[in-house]
Amino acid sequence: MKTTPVNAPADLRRSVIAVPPLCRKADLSLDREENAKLVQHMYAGGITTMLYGGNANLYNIAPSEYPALLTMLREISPEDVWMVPSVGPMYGTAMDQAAMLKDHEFPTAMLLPTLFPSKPAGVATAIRKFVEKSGLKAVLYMKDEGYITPELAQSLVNDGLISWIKYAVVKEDPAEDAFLSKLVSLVNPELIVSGIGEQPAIVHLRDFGITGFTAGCVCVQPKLSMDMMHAIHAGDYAKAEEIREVFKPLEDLRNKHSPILVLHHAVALAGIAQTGPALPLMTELPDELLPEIEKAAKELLAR
Ligand SMILES: N[C@@H](CC=O)C(=O)O
Repeated sequence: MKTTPVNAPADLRRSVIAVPPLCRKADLSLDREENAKLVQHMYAGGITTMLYGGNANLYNIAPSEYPALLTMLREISPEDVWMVPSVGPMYGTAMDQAAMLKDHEFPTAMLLPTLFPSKPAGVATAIRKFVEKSGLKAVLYMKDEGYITPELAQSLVNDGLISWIKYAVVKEDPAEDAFLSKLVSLVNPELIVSGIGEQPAIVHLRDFGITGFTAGCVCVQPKLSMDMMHAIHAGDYAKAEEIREVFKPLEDLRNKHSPILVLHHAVALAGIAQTGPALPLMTELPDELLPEIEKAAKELLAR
């Protein structure tokens, strides 16, 4: 596992940042074997950065289970893979996890976002205290405009507390995004990645000059997502656009039913790894939705 400090933008450009689900056994304990299978599937497709966050449902992980998660990620990681765990979203959870991260060698960790109960200035304070306690720079996850302001993000970056920013504010038209325009005017775009999967990635990277992208569907079809990233970086937007279309059917189902849960089922139904039951407060999707997810996942995997 990569243990060296984050070197942006090179580290953010070398791989699509995969955001995988987390496999659990029937008793909800961590399934090391199935998680290792999923990691190997992504790695075989060229992925070398894996961010365990929302799709892994780390919002709901017990702090008592967190050290076992960190150990497992370390142990199942290929030598050259960069594993990024998440903390929070609540302040107290993040502070307890900050102490646990000190026993490991992860170069950075992401604070999961929540709008309730939080205020932008409080989020900035939480990041400062997390960095102070863990000794790690943080990944700032900007998922909603109300979570933290571009000005506060700038102050955190200027104070050397942020390794990179995951920008994931959903807009009907990603090209019309005054909030992102403001952010890139205040913060070096080399530190910012698009955080909403393949669909807005071309626009975010081409029109706003940001650096890389995170994705969930990449866990099913890593090679094509990597091809898309390389096409964008090479300025071959026609090729990138063609590939983006291939991801759309599964992404549309995610948007329709639940991004986290459709991906959770898709990885299992495509036969990549058994993701097992969903950890509460999530729950599995109804059986009647599974055939269309299976079809879309298998078709994407077969591309
Ligand atoms: N939310 C996006 C990227 C991950 O954060 C996805 O799941 O595709």
